[in-house]
Amino acid sequence: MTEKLFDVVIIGGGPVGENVADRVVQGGLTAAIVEHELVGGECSYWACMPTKALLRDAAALRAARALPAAGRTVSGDLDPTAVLARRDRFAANWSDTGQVEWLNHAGINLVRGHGRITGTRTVTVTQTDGTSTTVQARHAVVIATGSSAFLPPIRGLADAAPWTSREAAAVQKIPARLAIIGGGVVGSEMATAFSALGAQVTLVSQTRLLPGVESFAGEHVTAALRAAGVSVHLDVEVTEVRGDADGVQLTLSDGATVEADEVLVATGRTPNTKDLGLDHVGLAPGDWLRVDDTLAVVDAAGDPVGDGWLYAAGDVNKRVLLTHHGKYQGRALGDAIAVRARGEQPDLGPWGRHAVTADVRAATQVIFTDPEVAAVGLSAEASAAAGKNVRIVDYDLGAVAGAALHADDYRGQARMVVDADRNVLIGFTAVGPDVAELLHAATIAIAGEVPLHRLWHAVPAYPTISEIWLRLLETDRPHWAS
Ligand SMILES: Cc1cc2nc3c(=O)[nH]c(=O)nc-3n(C[C@H](O)[C@H](O)[C@H](O)COP(=O)(O)OP(=O)(O)OC[C@H]3O[C@@H](n4cnc5c(N)ncnc54)[C@H](O)[C@@H]3O)c2cc1C
Ligand SMILES: NC(=O)c1ccc[n+]([C@@H]2O[C@H](COP(=O)([O-])OP(=O)(O)OC[C@H]3O[C@@H](n4cnc5c(N)ncnc54)[C@H](O)[C@@H]3O)[C@@H](O)[C@H]2O)c1
Repeated sequence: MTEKLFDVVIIGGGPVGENVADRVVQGGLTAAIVEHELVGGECSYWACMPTKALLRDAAALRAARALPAAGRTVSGDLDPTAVLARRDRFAANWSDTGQVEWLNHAGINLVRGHGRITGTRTVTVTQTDGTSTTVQARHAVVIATGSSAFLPPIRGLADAAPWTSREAAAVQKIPARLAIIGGGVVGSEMATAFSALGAQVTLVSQTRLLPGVESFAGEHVTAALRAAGVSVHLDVEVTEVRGDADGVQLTLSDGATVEADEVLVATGRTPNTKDLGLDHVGLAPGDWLRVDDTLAVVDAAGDPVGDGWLYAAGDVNKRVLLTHHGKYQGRALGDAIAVRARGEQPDLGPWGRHAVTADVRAATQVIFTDPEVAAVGLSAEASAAAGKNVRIVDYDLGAVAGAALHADDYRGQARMVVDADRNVLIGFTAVGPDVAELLHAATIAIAGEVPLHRLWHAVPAYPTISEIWLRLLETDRPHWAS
């Protein structure tokens, strides 16, 4: 068995592991990434990039069709072959050559194989030929192994060869009929994409659509999916799935049945911790990893494992299951590990240089459905659950001149959630065509804790959709203008 020694060992070479490694190397340490599949992880090959490539052509087509003259110049349907070919490029044809070159360039070592913790600061990596390498860390081991699709225990489902998000993202032939179980982010985005690519889509959700964001956002997306011909069943469970050579049949709790060629399961994620050697550090295999504010892995009592040498970042710690937040954790953690290795203390106070405050106070997400949803910070529901004293300010996006100009019959809504005690923004959600780029203004206002009376001086250009800020602030002005 070969033995290797590095300052930091990272298990998992997804976007988060790459960022941790990059920052510790920039901090003057040596780092090794252990990866058993493709360097770049889920996001690059089966999640963010390929799914957004599946959605993008349809979004451009809708934008053109929302204008009378431009709409007349586009005719016919999307060519799925061309869409899939562009998707292939964005998935780098499922080759990690480019990402491995980046690791080399960044001075990061790669150890291919499956990593398991086998002792204090020790990871054993097993290669496909059965040989193994022991990789020892001087300072820290970081778990960045991500998550996989969760398959709910629905009768018959596992035997019906269901698709997960991986099969949907890497699809080679658009099925004539697609059934989707789950009305969260994956279910809603894939219903948008496959419907636009010509499939007859049926979506079954046990809740309202997009339960993680403001309810008005899910209502706009539900209406648009139905208008596009998607059959949307809300507040209904799938009780049984049967598969045979002709396709699949779903039985629903309201007695209805759904026939399809393929069934996509989009019911959340499960952590990649089953075969990670967690028993060597007294943790249960298969569980999400609990971390403290420094991203150190903690046990059931909340105490760091060992003397605090084990960290977890990205999906696997369940803080925010999004690439950009995992990468943010990776940057903060990588810098903190380098600072500690120099014998200094990291800056971990709220909004400190090594803290991940935005995970809790300013988590951002764009959902690339038709229409788009952009959200940051707390929703009205979440702020009520947290016992905050808030004001909820709503405005019809379609009534903003820039939006009306952007597309005929523009429909959308925006909401700001204001901390009524401090008169600062703590949440923002918008739904409507092309709202994604509105989000960063809200994110800056929340992270900067900009008082509303000062935000009022950020004058949005006329006639842009950003004038929603003028409208929201003017609506709320009686509460803070003296
Ligand atoms: C369909 C879909 C679409 C998405 N779209 C978006 C989006 O648009 N924007 C967004 O921000 N987020 C999106 N996400 C979420 C995003 O994909 C994840 O948040 C992100 O991939 C998490 O990164 P990670 O590095 O923590 O984990 P991963 O990307 O899962 O990477 C973990 C890596 O660890 C490796 N690994 C696991 N166990 C071991 C082991 N024992 N030994 C060695 N290697 C191991 C895996 O092979 C993998 O390469 C989407 C998710 C899905 C499912
Ligand atoms: N644009 C983006 O940022 C983007 C896109 C896709 C995925 N993601 C991330 O990937 C992760 C996974 O997405 P997801 O959509 O799988 O999870 P999710 O948590 O967004 O939604 C899962 C849905 O499945 C439902 N569900 C759970 N068990 C069920 C059952 N037995 N039967 C029917 N429905 C059931 C839940 O009620 C929920 O609505 C999310 O955290 C998401 O943020 C992000």
